[in-house]
Amino acid sequence: MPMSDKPFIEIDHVTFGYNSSRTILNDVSLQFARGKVTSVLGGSGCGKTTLLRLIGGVHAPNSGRVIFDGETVNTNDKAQLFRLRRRLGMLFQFGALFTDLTVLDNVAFPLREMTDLPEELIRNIVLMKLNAVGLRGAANLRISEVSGGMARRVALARAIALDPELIMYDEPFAGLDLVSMGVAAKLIRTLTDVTGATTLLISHDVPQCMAISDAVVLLAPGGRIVAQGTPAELMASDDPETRQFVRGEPDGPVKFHYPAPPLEEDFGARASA
Ligand SMILES: Nc1ncnc2c1ncn2[C@@H]1O[C@H](COP(=O)(O)OP(=O)(O)OP(=O)(O)O)[C@@H](O)[C@H]1O
Repeated sequence: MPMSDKPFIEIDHVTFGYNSSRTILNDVSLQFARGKVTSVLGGSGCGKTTLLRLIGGVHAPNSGRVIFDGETVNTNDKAQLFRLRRRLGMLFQFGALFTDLTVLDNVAFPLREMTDLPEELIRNIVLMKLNAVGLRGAANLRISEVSGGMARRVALARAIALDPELIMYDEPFAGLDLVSMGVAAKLIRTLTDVTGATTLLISHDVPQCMAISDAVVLLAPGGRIVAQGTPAELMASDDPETRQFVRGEPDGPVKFHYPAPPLEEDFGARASA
């Protein structure tokens, strides 16, 4: 198949646990298409962030392979990791910005760290990135002076500072109000379309992900893949587990209540009362 049809990221029969007593991902195989937005949805603790760490080469799988644009990621090969990470932009949960620095200095940070570009050029690149997220006018504000939604957009500008081919977003909508959430979602879509970057999104926010993704993967504990497909395919699914997830139905195969003893036992009421 031509190079452009090959997935940008391939997770090939990956099994991983942080320690030998518990497997987090069990024989997971996934593909992330080049230039597309793919969302990975799933409840807390099912291994979404772990998946991003494996792609970034933070941890090595116990078995299986992570393939980054045709190259198998080898966490022992520092030169390869440096090269691959240079092609990767990451937006962490809650931004992880330097609150005492200005918006401009935050976005300039990866450019100053990773390149030898002259300061004047860095400034121009930063202003272009800030323009893309609508914040050129806020360049000289400190992070402590901007709103949560603006801070998230600064983090976005920083994630795209080095023109990454792969952008990974960890919970980009967490803690945002609905309007800021919509703005962030639309931006992620636009940035993907404009830059052609492969975009990977992990989130709990089903509606936002459905609205902007080309493909969606539903993960369950153990990294079990419940369903994958286009948002329309998932919305139309008649599989009960998928329906419960994408429609946010409170009860279905995944129960609302964590298993508990009967109410009367916990509250001391007798069945005859
Ligand atoms: N560094 C670590 N060492 C040991 N266990 C970890 C580590 N990081 C995560 N875990 C465990 O691995 C499991 C999966 O965590 P992970 O963060 O990948 O889940 P997640 O799907 O991203 O969850 P959330 O949506 O809550 O962020 C969890 O049970 C977590 O406690």
